[in-house]
Amino acid sequence: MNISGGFAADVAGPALISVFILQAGKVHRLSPEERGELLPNLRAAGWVEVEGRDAIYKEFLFKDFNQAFGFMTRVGLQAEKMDHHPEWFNVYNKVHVTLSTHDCSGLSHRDVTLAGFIEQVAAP
Ligand SMILES: C[C@H](O)[C@H](O)[C@H]1CNC2=NC(N)=NC(=O)C2=N1
Repeated sequence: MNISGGFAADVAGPALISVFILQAGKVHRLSPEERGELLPNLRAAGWVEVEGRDAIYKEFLFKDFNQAFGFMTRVGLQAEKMDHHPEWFNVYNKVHVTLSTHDCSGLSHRDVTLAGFIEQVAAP
């Protein structure tokens, strides 16, 4: 062990440790590897990639406004807890949802997490 921080610093080196510290708590755009792993599940659930923007989009259709607004209420409360808000559009029984992370100008794990929650709420 040395003054620069113990086992991990000895093995990985101070430069790598700095990178971890910089990324801790900071949201990053999904890497190509992460996209390859995560996007197929979202596509299978009906989400599409927005053209000209790093975001995902899905349209939901409900029986009536009550169902649509109930969905928006549940998603909205969860989004507020996550401090991660959807861009959305509602008329009567239609809700169009766009997810993207403004803090990193693109898709992040937060969008994938919120999309997963939305799927649970929308499931019949
Ligand atoms: C200050 C506040 O934490 C940020 O503006 C939050 C709020 N909600 C957000 N929602 C979304 N979708 N992306 C963000 O980057 C984001 N950032």
